[in-house]
Amino acid sequence: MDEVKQQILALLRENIRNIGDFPQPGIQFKDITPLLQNPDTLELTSQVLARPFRSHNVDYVVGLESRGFLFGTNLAQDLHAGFIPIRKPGKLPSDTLSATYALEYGEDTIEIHRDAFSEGARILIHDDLIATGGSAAAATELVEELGGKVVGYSFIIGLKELKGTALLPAKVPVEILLSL
Ligand SMILES: O=P(O)(O)OC[C@H]1O[C@H](OP(=O)(O)OP(=O)(O)O)[C@H](O)[C@@H]1O
Ligand SMILES: Nc1ncnc2[nH]cnc12
Repeated sequence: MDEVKQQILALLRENIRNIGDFPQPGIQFKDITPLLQNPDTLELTSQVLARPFRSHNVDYVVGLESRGFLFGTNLAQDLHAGFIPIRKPGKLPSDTLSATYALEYGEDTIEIHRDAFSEGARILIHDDLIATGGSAAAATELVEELGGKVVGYSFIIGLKELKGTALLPAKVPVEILLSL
């Protein structure tokens, strides 16, 4: 890795804090609010996220509610792609497709608009963090069921111990800025 990238990653790492026992005992919560608060890391993060996907002809960035929205639209703008939200149940106003999956803490359902993109669209799935990989795998299911092609995954943080990338298709590139 080049020196500039190492310095950027060190800066990002310094602006992510660990909160113990949130939202429940035993969970070490990775809080990215300082990353958003600092104008330098706010600007840098989306640039560094976009870099590996500049030549992937991404049509849409699909961002997962809610923290996947924070950098997702900047990332889409940087790649000159559209942005599509995947939301928690009952939030999207038009006809939706749903998937239910297990979380590091609890269970969740996510939804996407059925008319969000046309068949064959090239999709980059983005979230702030990959833990068990359940959310990203469920997002993949939704995109593929609607005829989209997942061309990459983009996360700011990956929780190494949980090996979430094992749930993602082996041949699709996964970019994780910081493995914690
Ligand atoms: O890899 P996984 O085990 O699926 O976990 C990762 C997901 O969990 C968190 O979201 P959360 O459901 O806490 O919602 P939030 O973004 O609205 O806080 C995080 O932002 C990811 O979306
Ligand atoms: N440990 C963690 N910190 C922040 N977000 C999470 N989502 C799932 N696990 C998480």
